Amino acid sequence: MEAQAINPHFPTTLNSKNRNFMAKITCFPQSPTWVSCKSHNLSFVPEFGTSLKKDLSLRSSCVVKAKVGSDGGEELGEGVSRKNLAVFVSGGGSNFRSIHEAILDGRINGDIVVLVAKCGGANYARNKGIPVIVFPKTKSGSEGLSPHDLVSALRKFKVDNVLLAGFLKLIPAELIRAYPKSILNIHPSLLPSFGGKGYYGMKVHRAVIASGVRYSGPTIHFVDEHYDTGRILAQRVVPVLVTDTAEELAARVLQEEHQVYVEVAAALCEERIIWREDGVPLIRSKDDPDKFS
Ligand SMILES: Nc1nc2c(c(=O)[nH]1)N[C@@H](CN(C=O)c1ccc(C(=O)N[C@@H](CCC(=O)O)C(=O)O)cc1)CN2
Ligand SMILES: NCC(=O)N[C@@H]1O[C@H](COP(=O)([O-])[O-])[C@@H](O)[C@H]1O
Repeated sequence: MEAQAINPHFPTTLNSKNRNFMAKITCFPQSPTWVSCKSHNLSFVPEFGTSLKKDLSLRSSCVVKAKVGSDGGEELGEGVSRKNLAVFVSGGGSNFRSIHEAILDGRINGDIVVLVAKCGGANYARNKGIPVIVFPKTKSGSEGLSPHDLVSALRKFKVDNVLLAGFLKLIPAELIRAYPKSILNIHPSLLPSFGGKGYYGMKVHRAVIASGVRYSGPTIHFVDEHYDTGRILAQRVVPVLVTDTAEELAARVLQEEHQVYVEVAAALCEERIIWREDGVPLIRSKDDPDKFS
């Protein structure tokens, strides 16, 4: 049975941001069905919004998600705005590039509005027209922003979330206060093991191999004032082979990093991250709103 549309609200104009619209309908079928709308060249996937309260009761109404036109517009939840992201890098920036590529092909509902780099490099960003700012100040002091100026700059770019991707300096408390529960970092080991000051890059993988552990993998966590002690949001596991060099392990972990950071960035930009009552952050499944990981 097709869902019945009630008081659908179609925006009269679709601007570059508002490539989606929401129409509240009362879905009769208990399982989502496809609803099409030829007049607006739309295809619907009615979903039941769920509350996260104990009883996980379904709201009486459901929200129709629609992809408008053929420009690959994102499917958004009710009232989810497109997110402005700042990415912080120090090194090669492969995680930055994989996130940007996922944005370009429509898998992340956000935009990288500024790249923050430890040094001026960042040629990829410049080639893609992404503004680059240097933080922290360089030793000579000739380049780079102070923490206060960095926060001001991120506000000017209307940044919603910060993603650290191989950034090797301590994020100042000033920035953490300005962006509570909004800064993520990716670390190349299964935290809390092999994390903290001194644990970065190949040093991490060398320590992992020397320890004899049989598994490693990336961790994505929220950033607090200390290195690698923030709330863990996501992890992926890879085997540590007895013959592994640090470089071979690093390459295996990095491959997983590129996938998991894109998945987490997508969840972040679709507002599918929720906080359990004990303070543990969870990611709500895109396909089943009653499933979390
Ligand atoms: N406030 C926070 N800042 C940062 C965090 C964090 O969790 N909280 N994560 C790091 C990234 N990181 C691990 O994931 C990390 C990076 C660097 C170091 C480290 O020991 N750095 C050296 C300096 C290295 C250099 O300048 O080349 C040091 O501080 O002595 C540890 C962990 C990003 N920032
Ligand atoms: N403790 C921080 C740390 O070691 N981060 C690690 O630096 C590499 C950066 O790669 P990339 O610049 O190619 O994304 C990644 O492996 C990341 O996990």
